[in-house]
Amino acid sequence: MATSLKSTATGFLQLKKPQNPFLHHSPSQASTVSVKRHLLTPMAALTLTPTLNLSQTFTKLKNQRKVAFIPYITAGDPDLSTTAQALKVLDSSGADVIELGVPHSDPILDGPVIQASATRSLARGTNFNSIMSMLKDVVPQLSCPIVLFSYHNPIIKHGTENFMSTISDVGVHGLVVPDAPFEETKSLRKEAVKNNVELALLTTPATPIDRMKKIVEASEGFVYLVSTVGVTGARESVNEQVPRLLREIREATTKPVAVGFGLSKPEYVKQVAEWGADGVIVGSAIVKVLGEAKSPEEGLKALETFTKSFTSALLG
Ligand SMILES: O=P(O)(O)OC[C@@H](O)[C@@H](O)c1c[nH]c2ccccc12
Repeated sequence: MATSLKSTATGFLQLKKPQNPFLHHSPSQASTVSVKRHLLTPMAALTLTPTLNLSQTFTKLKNQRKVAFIPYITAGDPDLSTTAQALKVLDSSGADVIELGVPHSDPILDGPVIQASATRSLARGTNFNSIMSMLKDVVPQLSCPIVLFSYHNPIIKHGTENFMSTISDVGVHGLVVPDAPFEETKSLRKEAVKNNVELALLTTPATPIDRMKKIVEASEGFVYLVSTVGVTGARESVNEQVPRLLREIREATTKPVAVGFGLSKPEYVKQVAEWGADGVIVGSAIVKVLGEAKSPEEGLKALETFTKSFTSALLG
């Protein structure tokens, strides 16, 4: 991954060297050199990319005793320029990591809200390349890392190697591929490591314990605990098995755990945070607010208010 720059309080920029993917650095261990901002070319000064990857973000939040708020949106819904603005709105409204979905024509794990958002996006002609050029432009303007979400088939079609180096080049820090069975994640993991992309793996209430242990062992960045079986979308309550599932994962790993699926209300994320999750992921509820608004402008306004209702629930 390209060397990235970060502003410091002292007006210096920190140049962070690309990291050895086999070592888990904490942010304070990252090797940095300070450079005066005026010594940089105008181009370099413009590319202030977020420097913390997923693990580092979770470490930072843990030290601050905070739970990561991770909103999900579908790229290109209703169009890519709105997505670009939505990423900035989410970033400035308190998102700690943003999960950005690549729309797919056959989103088998998604409920009606995210299915409809993928349909809207594809109808506007969104494709992988257009998402990448939007990200290339926007990622340097964000302070939080992006975890890309994609079904497995488009990655295979693209070529795993090529896919991974492309997302890394535009500054994506992590990847979630929900329908890749654990056994098939081997080549994804290999290419992810090569390109400094953290591949977060998923475990569900239906995952047998032995398999869950292998999954958490191989997961990078965080472990995605799917709170309930079925497809994405709002639920009437949070599955009460979540505390037990969290306990079982904690016994197997010290990696951060983010819980997602069905967390459609601020009180649900608060509950999951109280149960001890390191992060909460909210998709359908956010996608609905943004995608079903009368206009993109109204959607972005509503997105800001809605996001803040979740981030303040996590603080309170
Ligand atoms: O939409 P929900 O129920 O809030 O769930 C999170 C989710 O949207 C996001 O992580 C996601 C979108 N599509 C998925 C498919 C599988 C697993 C996870 C996802």
